[in-house]
Amino acid sequence: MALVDETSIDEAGFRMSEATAGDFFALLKPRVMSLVVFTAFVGLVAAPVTINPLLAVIAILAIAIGAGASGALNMWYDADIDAVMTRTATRPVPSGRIQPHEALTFGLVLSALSVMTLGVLANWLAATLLAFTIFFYAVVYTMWLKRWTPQNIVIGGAAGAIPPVIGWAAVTGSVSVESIVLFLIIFLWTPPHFWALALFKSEDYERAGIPMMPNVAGHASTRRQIFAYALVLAPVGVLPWLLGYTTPIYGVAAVLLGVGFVWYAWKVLGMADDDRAMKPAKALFAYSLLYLFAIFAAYLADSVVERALAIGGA
Ligand code: HEM
Ligand SMILES: CC(C)=CCC/C(C)=C/CC/C(C)=C/COP(=O)(O)OP(=O)(O)O
Repeated sequence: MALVDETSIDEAGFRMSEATAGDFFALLKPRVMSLVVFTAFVGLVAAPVTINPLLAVIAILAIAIGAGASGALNMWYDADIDAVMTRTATRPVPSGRIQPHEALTFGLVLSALSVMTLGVLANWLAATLLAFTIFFYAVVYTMWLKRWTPQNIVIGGAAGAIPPVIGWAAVTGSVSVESIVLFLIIFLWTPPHFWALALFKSEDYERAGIPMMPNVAGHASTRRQIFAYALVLAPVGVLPWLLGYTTPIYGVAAVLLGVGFVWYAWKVLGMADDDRAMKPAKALFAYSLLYLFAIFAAYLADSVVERALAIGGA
């Protein structure tokens, strides 16, 4: 068998890579997906039902596999643009460690496995939502919106916002206003989260020819839009308390986190046009990750405490 770089040709003429397990793990975008799975977990635990622990573990595992599968499909399709961006050039497919057909097969098999597992062991509403989310990210966002419109992540962000709704549906078999409020928080959080990064990576996107907001509307307009989203996100983050879903403890945490978000976005708004270091944009990107983790952690803690008090008082 003749070796071609790090690959070999099998009988069917396909190039097979000599990728490591770590390369396949990287296809799942594990760091990003960890937060996706955490938000799904919070949706699942916050649902007002008695949860079978085994079902909960299986549901979270299925959502994690589905989320990872969508990451693999994204990396399969985006290999051409990932290859020309400094942030993504060393990913397994553009660097040649994994062949495109392997990434595609891996993504499709894991997608089917995750949806079937959730459908058979939890319910088909949750499974349909998971299938829709994978489709929305891998097809609607990746194959269509991303290369077409600067509103790509505003619309595509809906996919990243659905996981708490899936978690909730997995244990209740339904969608509720409460889970839709969690969806809204992530939906409004996504544009400032991503545009902060797109500001200091705009040369990458320029080179790849991707119409991200800073490249199309300019940095000043993107900074204003980031600030506008922050102003809407902060009060929406407090909504679960205002609607009576949580105790004031979550409410106070959400207010403080929201004020922080507006503060960091304000700093971005004030950035000079010739600011090359873009420290405020980098700080907002880092804070956005802390914000989403912390607000969902507060929601989780709140619902666990409320549940414990209800049991204690019963
Ligand atoms: C369309 C929506 C989104 C876009 C376009 C986007 C884009 C990005 C990009 C380009 C990065 C840098 C990744 C890298 O280091 O290579 C990133 C990082 C990250 N994103 Fe997002 N994101 C989106 C939604 C989300 C959602 C919904 C979550 C979780 C709920 C999330 C969580 C994260 C995390 C945890 C990181 C940091 C990863 C690390 O440590 O490197 N993102 N995002
Ligand atoms: C349950 C389930 C299926 C969840 C999927 C959640 C989801 C849609 C997450 C999106 C997160 C993300 C990394 C977007 C990156 O955009 P990009 O692909 O443009 O970023 P890149 O340049 O880093 O590839």
